[in-house]
Amino acid sequence: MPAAAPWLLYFDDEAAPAQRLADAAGLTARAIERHRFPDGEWRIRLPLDAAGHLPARAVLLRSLHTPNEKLIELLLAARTARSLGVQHLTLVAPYLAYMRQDMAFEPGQAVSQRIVGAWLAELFDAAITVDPHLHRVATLGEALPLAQAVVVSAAPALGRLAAAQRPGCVLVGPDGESAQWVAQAAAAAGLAHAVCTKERLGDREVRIALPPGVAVQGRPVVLLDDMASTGRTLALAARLLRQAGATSVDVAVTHALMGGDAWAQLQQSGIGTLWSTDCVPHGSNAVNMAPDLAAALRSIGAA
Ligand SMILES: O=P(O)(O)OC[C@H]1O[C@H](OP(=O)(O)OP(=O)(O)O)[C@H](O)[C@@H]1O
Repeated sequence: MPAAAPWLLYFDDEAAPAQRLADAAGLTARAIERHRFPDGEWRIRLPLDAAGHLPARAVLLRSLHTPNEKLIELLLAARTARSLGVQHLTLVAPYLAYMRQDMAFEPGQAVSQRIVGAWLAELFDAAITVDPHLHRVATLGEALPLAQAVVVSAAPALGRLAAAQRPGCVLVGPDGESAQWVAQAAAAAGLAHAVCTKERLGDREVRIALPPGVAVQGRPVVLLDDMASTGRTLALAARLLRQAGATSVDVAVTHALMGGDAWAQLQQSGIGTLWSTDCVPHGSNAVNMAPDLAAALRSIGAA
């Protein structure tokens, strides 16, 4: 009997991105139902085939912005999938949470990246994510110790978007870590690029310096980064670029986390348009990552 085709499992609040990925990867999308008990706990229910099982291979889609409850959902879903016959389980987490705390900055702090990464590695056989924030860690496999830990980058697509929307723009990254994404985006789109330096002083406070001699006078600039969270990094960078003579400053990010007053911060700093990928659902979504995620699934034999 031929092996059943893999399923794409998704939680019932993510039907639209799941269908996009299923279509791109040629998978059958099946929803995991969630029920919220009065005390706040979740009950989840996995879909089953006619014989009451799941296929031997499955993909579980969950973007891990606002992660705390989702990590519990993943635990319940992954363990249950195993008990129902899944032997190979791939996590597709377009946004991978808890990667920014990659060291103990003060004695006693949890190194969340390693702890959450190790926990996910116990639940899944393979994982795919987009532009994870690893900073002091060289590879995703160090943070998420799986034989198959695949990074997809949105940078080329964001670069092409910037070139189409703001022809002749300069791509600028706000800090050292963004250099990798800015370089990829600039190469893909044939744009000039530059990278600032940044010092983080607190959750909502950063210090940024433009690169010496940056040539933005009289030119449009597109700031490019992995994420906008409070928006403070991009807002400060935008102010400095306008002071340096940029004719316009727009923003392209992989992950539009956009918490609290982030949009107001961006607007007050003179930023025109925010473009983002659909890794995190947001009104700024302009890039569909499903084709790239599907290619990554195929590259590891998960689709
Ligand atoms: O919108 P915001 O609240 O400013 O956050 C977004 C910024 O934070 C992250 O870098 P971070 O400063 O955490 O880099 P680090 O790894 O050097 O701490 C990220 O790469 C953005 O640049």
